[in-house]
Amino acid sequence: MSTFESSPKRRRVTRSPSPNNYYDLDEPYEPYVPVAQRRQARLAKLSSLGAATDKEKAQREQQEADEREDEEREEERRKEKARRERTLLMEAQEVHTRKAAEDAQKTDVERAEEKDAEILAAIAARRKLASDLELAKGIQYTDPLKTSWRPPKYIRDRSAEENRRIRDKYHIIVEGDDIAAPIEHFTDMKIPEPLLKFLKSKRIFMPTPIQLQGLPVALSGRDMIGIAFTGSGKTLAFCLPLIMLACEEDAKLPLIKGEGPVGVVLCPSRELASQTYENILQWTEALSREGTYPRLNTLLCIGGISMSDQSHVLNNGLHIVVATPGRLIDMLEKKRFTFNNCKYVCMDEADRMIDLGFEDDVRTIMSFLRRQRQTLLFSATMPRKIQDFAQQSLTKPVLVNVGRAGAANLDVLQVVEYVKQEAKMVYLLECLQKTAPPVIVFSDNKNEVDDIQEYLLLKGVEAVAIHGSKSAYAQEERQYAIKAFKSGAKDVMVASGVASKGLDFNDIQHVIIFSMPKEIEDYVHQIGRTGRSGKTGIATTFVNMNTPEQTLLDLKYLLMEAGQKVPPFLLTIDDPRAAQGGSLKGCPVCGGLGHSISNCPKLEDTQRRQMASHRSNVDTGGY
Ligand SMILES: Nc1ncnc2c1ncn2[C@@H]1O[C@H](COP(=O)(O)OP(=O)(O)OP(=O)(O)O)[C@@H](O)[C@H]1O
Repeated sequence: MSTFESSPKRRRVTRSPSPNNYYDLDEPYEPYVPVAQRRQARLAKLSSLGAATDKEKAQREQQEADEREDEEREEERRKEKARRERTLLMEAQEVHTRKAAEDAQKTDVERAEEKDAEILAAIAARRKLASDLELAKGIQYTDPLKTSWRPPKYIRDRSAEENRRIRDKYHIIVEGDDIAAPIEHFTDMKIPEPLLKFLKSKRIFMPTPIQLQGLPVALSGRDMIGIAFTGSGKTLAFCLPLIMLACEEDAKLPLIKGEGPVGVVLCPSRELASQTYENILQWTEALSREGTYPRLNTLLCIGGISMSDQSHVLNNGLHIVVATPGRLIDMLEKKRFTFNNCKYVCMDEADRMIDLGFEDDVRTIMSFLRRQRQTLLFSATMPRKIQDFAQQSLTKPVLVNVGRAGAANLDVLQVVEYVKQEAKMVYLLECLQKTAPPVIVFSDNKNEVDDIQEYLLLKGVEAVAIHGSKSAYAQEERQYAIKAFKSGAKDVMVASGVASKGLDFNDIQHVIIFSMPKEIEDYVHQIGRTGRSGKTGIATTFVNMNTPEQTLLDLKYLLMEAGQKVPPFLLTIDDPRAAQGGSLKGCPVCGGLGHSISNCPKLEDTQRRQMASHRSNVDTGGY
């Protein structure tokens, strides 16, 4: 039997204790309470219960009232939100309708200008060129570097008006504050005597316009953007100040192994770097020849050559480095030398360096710099957009501009001929008869370069070819071709534009542009291989149905600007912007005069390259 069965019986006993059962000792004792007392207690309990119920009721009512109020407030909020949303929607609709109405009223020109402004704004948002450390720490140099160089007193005493007259005489345009006075004679520039003698031996007697203004600016330590036409002596304008700076540093405290360089010259191609290196070697050798000035060490740092061949340079103090970006980064990463004391950074063909292709490399190179430096950017072509971008990255820069940036050299006679595609090769032979050698033939297509050379060789013409192929074999071939052509052993050099930019060959008589480059800047550089250092030359360009109309328009305006004969078929090409009554100012991206920024072939090219590099980065997991 379970205990559950017995318990009710026991509880019953407890609840109604019977007088007969009070002997049950299991039950707790419960004292007797008289009935009157019990009634009173019940009454008291009942009255207290009543009071509690009233309180609860009041509380409940209060709670209900609160809830009602909350609901009302929430409802009000919902209504207000709906009202606001309706207003915003209406406003947006109104704006949209207004804009559509305005757009409908806008002319094509206004719409095109707006589009151009949007593209320019996007370009202007580029991060400035500075080292990562400087960008991260927000370091900004406000004052130019100080140098000990001073012009003679009579030049320092010249009035601003006199300086302006000299600049006008040489068509020099300057922008910036406290610009050094132009100096018309090398002897007044405090150039070391052995260098002056050497310049004379090279028949360099008087500074060219870019030199007479650029050299004083650079020697006084200022950041600079130097723009002057092809063949106008820019190389000397940026190399001489570096040589003089290195010389001064070494005289103060000679550099020993592991120290230096004092400065670097960056070039966009190996050939151009080699040429600049050769120039610097000649000048530094001339400088130390008489024993009065120190021997300066220069390193050529380009792809495709063995660096161990120059170990003797690295085993001494290093003064100057001439480099292409890729190999330079490689050497800096391997710590073969550092930029801890680099004070002078110059970029030749600077628009190419900080624009297409090299921008990231230049940023990487900048990140190795540890101190304030003097930065110089030089080119024959420097579209406004690149000038603006460059200005932001320099410290109180001075702009020295001889002629319009991107204008053709006036010493080149430009002839443009309509030649059908299939007739080009035969006509080329005819064209070669126009002048005596040496002649350069340009084509932007690598295969075409080879085809032309082969054809010329078949016809008995002594021709060599260079193009931008990166293999070591191609590099050797290029060096051989350049040497053979420079020495006069070969009469004709067939070249792709990339491989020949900035190259200074002696007395080129004639440049033949077999296929017109899409970008007018390339054309300006290509025809600029002739008509150098004051001599005259001819450039013949073949165009036909395959030449884009916009390129032809750029060409037409360039010929007009240079006062050259414009062939009738070019004259018939109308500028769509003129028909719409739009502005005819040059494209700020490439400097072309025949199109606006939204039709710029260079911009298209940049975007295509960026997309391709993005794709290849993604494909190779390069991010
Ligand atoms: N003051 C001068 N007088 C005469 N010739 C000079 C002078 N300065 C430089 N030259 C010569 O002019 C030629 C062209 O110079 P350089 O190669 O520096 O031109 P550039 O302006 O850099 O041309 P590009 O834009 O095509 O690179 C060189 O052979 C150089 O020796």
